[in-house]
Amino acid sequence: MSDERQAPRRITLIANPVAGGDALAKIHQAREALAARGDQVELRLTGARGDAARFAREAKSGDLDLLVAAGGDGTLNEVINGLAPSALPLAFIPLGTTNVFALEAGIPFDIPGACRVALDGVATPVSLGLAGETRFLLMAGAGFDAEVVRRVDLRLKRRLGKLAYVVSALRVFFGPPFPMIEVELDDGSLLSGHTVVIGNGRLYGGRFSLTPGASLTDDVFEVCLLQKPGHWSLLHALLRMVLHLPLEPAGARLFKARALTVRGAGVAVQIDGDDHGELPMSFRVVSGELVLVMPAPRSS
Ligand SMILES: Nc1ncnc2c1ncn2[C@@H]1O[C@H](COP(=O)(O)OP(=O)(O)OP(=O)(O)O)[C@@H](O)[C@H]1O
Repeated sequence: MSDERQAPRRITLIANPVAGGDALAKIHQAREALAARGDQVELRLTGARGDAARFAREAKSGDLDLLVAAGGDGTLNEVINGLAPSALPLAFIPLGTTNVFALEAGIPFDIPGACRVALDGVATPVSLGLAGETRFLLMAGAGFDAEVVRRVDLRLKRRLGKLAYVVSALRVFFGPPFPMIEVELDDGSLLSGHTVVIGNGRLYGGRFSLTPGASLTDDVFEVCLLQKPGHWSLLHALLRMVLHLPLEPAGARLFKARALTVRGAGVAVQIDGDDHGELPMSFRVVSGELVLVMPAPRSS
């Protein structure tokens, strides 16, 4: 946001000191960078799951000009769930393991760069997804990908970062076959498959994209449903994803939807890369509930 006023802005920085392994030094660097122009910065460090959402709820009822979340996509998701619906602009400093939102939005991975975007970026209304009653920004998934998230060893994640997901993916891949799930669209039509990714944003698991037609600024999901059962089809789809090729030849169906219900007993659900229980669950897009600070478009 461009700062045309003389008065110092009131900023709260909610930060996860264990994001990406150890982020404390970077958090203090961010606090200094955010305060460098004389703005008032209050730092709130999370101590456990749930703190970020609580701090965001408290910040919302205060008299702030800007809220900044620093951590991984999990911390961002918590802050959004504490904050929305709100018109208070939310900026983000990526310190996590994968940082899909920062990749999607083009937020720099260095602290000075991310803080510049937080202070000078463009306040942009975005849409959110609802998974049951919980909001998500990037994506929700059920089936193979959510089972990988559910089974990831968190201690291994602290040590190995993204590689912990590869270890989990191999375990799930060589485990029992995945049950089929049923997707009901809002016109009542039914589709079946074994894994579904509901994209509010374009990117997935890094720079990969299962929902290339999704955008954070429109009010519709793009949905990728892997329909063809069997390990070879799944391997085919994963290879095409890694090679940035369209997934339809591997038995995927892509479509747009504003609301859908997914059923499948015991099948895992993830939102924004974190475990979120099991099916059945309803998903829908909501708009007008969140304003994110994005990098200013480059003038050509
Ligand atoms: N002090 C803390 N100790 C342990 N866990 C925490 C702490 N603060 C936050 N958490 C929880 O850790 C989880 C993951 O954090 P976060 O998303 O910031 O980083 P990450 O897991 O390294 O990155 P990513 O989400 O990109 O995988 C969040 O769900 C959050 O609730």
